[in-house]
Amino acid sequence: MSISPWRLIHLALAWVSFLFLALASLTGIILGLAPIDQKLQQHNRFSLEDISLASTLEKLSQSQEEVLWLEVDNNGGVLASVVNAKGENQEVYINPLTGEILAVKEPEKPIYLWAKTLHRSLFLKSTGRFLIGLTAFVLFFIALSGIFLVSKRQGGFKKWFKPIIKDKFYPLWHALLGRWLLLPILIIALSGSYLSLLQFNLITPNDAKHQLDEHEWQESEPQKVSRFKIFNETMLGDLKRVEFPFSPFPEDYFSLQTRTQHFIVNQFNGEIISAHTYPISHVLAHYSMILHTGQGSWLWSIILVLASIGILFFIYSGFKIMWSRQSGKIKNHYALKDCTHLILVGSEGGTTFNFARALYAELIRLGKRVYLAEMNQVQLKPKLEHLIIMTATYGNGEAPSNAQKFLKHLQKQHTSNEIGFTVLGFGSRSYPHFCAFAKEVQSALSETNYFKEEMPYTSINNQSTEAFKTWMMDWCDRLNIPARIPKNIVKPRKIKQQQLVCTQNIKKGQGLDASFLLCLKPKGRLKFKSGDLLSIVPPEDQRERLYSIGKSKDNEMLIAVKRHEFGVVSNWLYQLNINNELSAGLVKNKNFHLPKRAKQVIMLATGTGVGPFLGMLQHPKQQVCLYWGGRNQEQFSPYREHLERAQQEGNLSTLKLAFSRETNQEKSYVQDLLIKDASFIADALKNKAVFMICGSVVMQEAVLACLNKIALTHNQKALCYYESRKQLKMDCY
Ligand SMILES: Cc1cc2nc3c(=O)[nH]c(=O)nc-3n(C[C@H](O)[C@H](O)[C@H](O)COP(=O)(O)O)c2cc1C
Repeated sequence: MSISPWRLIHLALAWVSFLFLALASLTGIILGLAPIDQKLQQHNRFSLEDISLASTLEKLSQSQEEVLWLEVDNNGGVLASVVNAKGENQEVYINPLTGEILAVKEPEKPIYLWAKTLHRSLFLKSTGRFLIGLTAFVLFFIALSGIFLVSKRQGGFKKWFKPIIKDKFYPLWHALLGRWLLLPILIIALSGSYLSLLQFNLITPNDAKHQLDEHEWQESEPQKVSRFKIFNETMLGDLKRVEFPFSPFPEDYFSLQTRTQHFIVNQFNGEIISAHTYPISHVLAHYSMILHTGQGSWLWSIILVLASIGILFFIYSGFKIMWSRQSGKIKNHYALKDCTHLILVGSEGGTTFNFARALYAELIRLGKRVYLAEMNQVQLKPKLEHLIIMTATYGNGEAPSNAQKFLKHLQKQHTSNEIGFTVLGFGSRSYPHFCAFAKEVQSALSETNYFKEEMPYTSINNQSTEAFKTWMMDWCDRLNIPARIPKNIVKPRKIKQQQLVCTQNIKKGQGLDASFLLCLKPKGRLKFKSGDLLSIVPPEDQRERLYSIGKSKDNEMLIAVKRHEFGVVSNWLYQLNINNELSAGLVKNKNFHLPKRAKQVIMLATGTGVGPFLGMLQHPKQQVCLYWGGRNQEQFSPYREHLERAQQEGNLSTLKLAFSRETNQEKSYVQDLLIKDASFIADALKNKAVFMICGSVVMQEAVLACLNKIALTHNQKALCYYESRKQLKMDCY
């Protein structure tokens, strides 16, 4: 499957380095805990900005025989090497205000030592250090390419923190966590690379040498250290380390390191013999260490630990995503030149291939010469008669990467015979440019004289298998292909099963296509809302059916179902009697819950699409109007009682019905009702009303076109304007 350059870089680098990255992250998690551990030891609870070095040294020298050095560690602990009255040398944490010893410095815990060696060199000395350094470098480019991929997914850097539209678990969380963790990971990678370059002396922090004049070594009357001007001016908050002279000879001196400078100080009178400011490489080395280890800030340590856990998750989820894309690999039975049917697929995430393979398998079963390929590989051979394009849309209404060159390549293709074509768009209505690329392909093919449309352009929302099956059977019918409905296009999800008891089954019609209303009561405690979905997978075919549910006052599920002559589940549900039980899974569908803030809601439904609205009408906080379309009064009858009651209780202000097959009545559809009420609808759009659409995709297309027309004529705004303001909610199938 062809792949965009950024994704290729991201993937290739992750492939070559994932083992080292996993090791470095695991040990990074352990090491990231060390600064938090140290912070908990409470040696560092003093306000070092207000304590001078002179006062601490004075207090310390009163309680200790000798001081060899004193330093402030990265966690703010004041550490000194002292010789006590018994002549023992110890490294101790001290109270900088009193000079009192707080604790003897413990040797580093073995787990941290082990993790540090593994993290730095994999126990392989310089070879390991080189590999780890290289891994940090590679991580930098993985993070960088990740930043480009997330920004592309979001439609630009500016939309970085815009909500991420629902996707499958791994791609969704890969992008979601990536948004938050890519920056810390970039910092980890950069600081790690810099530290490695230092280790291999590829960067040398060229510390300037002190210029020491002979005459500065003159011995003078010794003064008390606490009187030294430089020690009085240096606060512990700015101190790194002070080393005491080895001997009382004049050529020995105090070495004082602050955060920015290094001083050589005369041991008798405290005068500065030499001073120099650290070069930038030294400062970078210092900050790289702090940023890479989290020393000194437990908050940053926590971020580092989270980023390391994140890297492990990215490795796992990245491979999961790659695996699902790989499953888009194509195996053809015939050579392209011998085929009469060509299925071209545009896909980024691999799911469109599942649908294409279902069609391919059925055509092969029926003995057709069919070839399946990616859109970028378009080639029109002389025997070709039918071209089927199945494509997703990505980014901001753009082509998936394996279809980006399709239109350009198509221009170079010529054929003498006429080819029938059909375009099937896969997309999501959550994006403003629904199936935009498929539509672009449709118009490009329509404009070419040697292509002839075999079936009108169709779009599929949210990978609906039901909509795909309808399209496929329709296309096969038109071409007189006796196809069977495909099974197992996508693997059924594993959803926790709930036991439900049938409390009512309202059947008004008797026909094989009658609609009915089921009331199901969960046996245990189950939280759900009107608009959520019930997933039923019958043992016969393992294919999931989703039903939109309403929630009644008594916490029961209301499900409107249409019987299908050969429908396994619909016929089984139809014969359910009171107290019969069934098990089904609950799928949350947040995008189709009743909006809390809207003052007015316009509900538009056909047939069984009214199901979730029956629940929403139990206690709405806003004014609600319902437009319903169906064949005839009989089809409406299971819902009549509920809706009339809602009207009487004041929960439904307007109910308008359209019948398409009622005897003695003119055909009428939901969109006809909308046209009649055009100015009311236009005002509702203007007044921020939310429109909720539930029912067939055919109705959805027609209703959206109608709403767009009303919006343009009355409000001079396209429907997408209101869509981007979240005034449209849809659940169609
Ligand atoms: C990052 C991203 C951007 C998308 N952009 C659009 C879009 O602009 N228009 C649209 O209709 N669908 C969009 N979709 C939805 C996909 O086209 C849809 O889920 C499709 O079924 C994915 O098929 P695939 O897995 O074969 O790539 C987008 C999905 C993602 C993850």
